[in-house]
Amino acid sequence: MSLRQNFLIILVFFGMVLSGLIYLNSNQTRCNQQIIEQVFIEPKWKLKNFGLRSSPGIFYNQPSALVGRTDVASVTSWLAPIIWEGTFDATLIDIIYKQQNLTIATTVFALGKYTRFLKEFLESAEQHYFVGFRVHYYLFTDLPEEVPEVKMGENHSLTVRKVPSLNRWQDISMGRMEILEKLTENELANEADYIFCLDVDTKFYGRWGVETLGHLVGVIHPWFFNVPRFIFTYEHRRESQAYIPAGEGDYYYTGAAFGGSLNDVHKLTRTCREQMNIDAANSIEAIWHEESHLNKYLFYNKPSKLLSPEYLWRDISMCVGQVKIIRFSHVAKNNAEVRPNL
Ligand SMILES: CC(=O)N[C@H]1[C@@H](OP(=O)(O)OP(=O)(O)OC[C@H]2O[C@@H](n3ccc(=O)[nH]c3=O)[C@H](O)[C@@H]2O)O[C@H](CO)[C@H](O)[C@@H]1O
Ligand SMILES: [Mn+2]
Repeated sequence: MSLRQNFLIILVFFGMVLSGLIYLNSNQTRCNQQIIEQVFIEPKWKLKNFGLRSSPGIFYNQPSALVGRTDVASVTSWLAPIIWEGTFDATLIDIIYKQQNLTIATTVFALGKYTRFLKEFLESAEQHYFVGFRVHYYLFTDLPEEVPEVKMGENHSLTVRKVPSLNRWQDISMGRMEILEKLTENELANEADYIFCLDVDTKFYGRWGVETLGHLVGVIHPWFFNVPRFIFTYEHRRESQAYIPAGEGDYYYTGAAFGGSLNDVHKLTRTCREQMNIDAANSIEAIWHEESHLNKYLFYNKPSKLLSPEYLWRDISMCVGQVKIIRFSHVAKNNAEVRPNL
């Protein structure tokens, strides 16, 4: 082998070693970058997980593995609890959740003549809704001057936000999704742990407390808890994004009350808003507006907790055997008189 050949072989060898080192080094840099990214990404939503801690010296009835409600289902087929009177111990559950120092944001919209419902809604909420826990109501209205003075209980506060008036009640009802999407993404992300979004033409008559908290919470509609699913008023036109095929579906959920963690409610409201925008671009409006989109969402994203119709009844004057206590109910209203359009 000539000197020149030897030199070439040595050169090729060094070349290989050098490119190997460069490859390793670039790979290491990539790994480092990944690790750095992981370390610096901040969780966007408040995530508390204290478990369900109890305290010594609390006395309550023995929980039973055998005895419970037999006239209603208290768990879904995907193992989410369905909350009825008799399925929880209010004293125990309050003690457990007291330790978590929670804030529950609650939104309510009152535009146009619906401001007349505010007084009873807020006054009754102050008697029954998360009493003893931190609650921050966000009230959206086009008429802030008509918001009544209601004395807030300890750790309860109210923020009023002005929103533009709209001519169609359907747009007011559907428009809530976009406002909630923004609220849950921006300012509330680090302020509250859970959120509930409630209709205003309602009144509280009984306890609504921490038994309702969960990642994604749907309320079974008071007209449809005891009927086969072909009766559910889902959107059945394929052209709408809210479409659910005939013969499918779990429960029919009300649009008048839903909630969960900030993260989950943000995803829900964002999806419903996006789907409603697509429908609008295709000149179609789902049969029950955002309620149809909510039902589609909760069909494919199963709620982690369901509230029985005790948590949204039709009208206090009607009764049904399984509903042992009416906690929250729609009030009777004359739609033609209160809505801006038919
Ligand atoms: C029992 C139930 O499931 N109720 C739902 C149902 O009828 P509802 O008859 O309960 O609808 P609604 O008239 O109460 O409107 C929904 C909400 O929009 C707000 N609003 C509406 C009109 C107005 O002029 N000003 C105003 O502030 C207000 O917060 C009201 O509670 O269908 C609606 C959409 O189709 C919503 O899904 C409701 O939650
Ligand atoms: Mn309503």
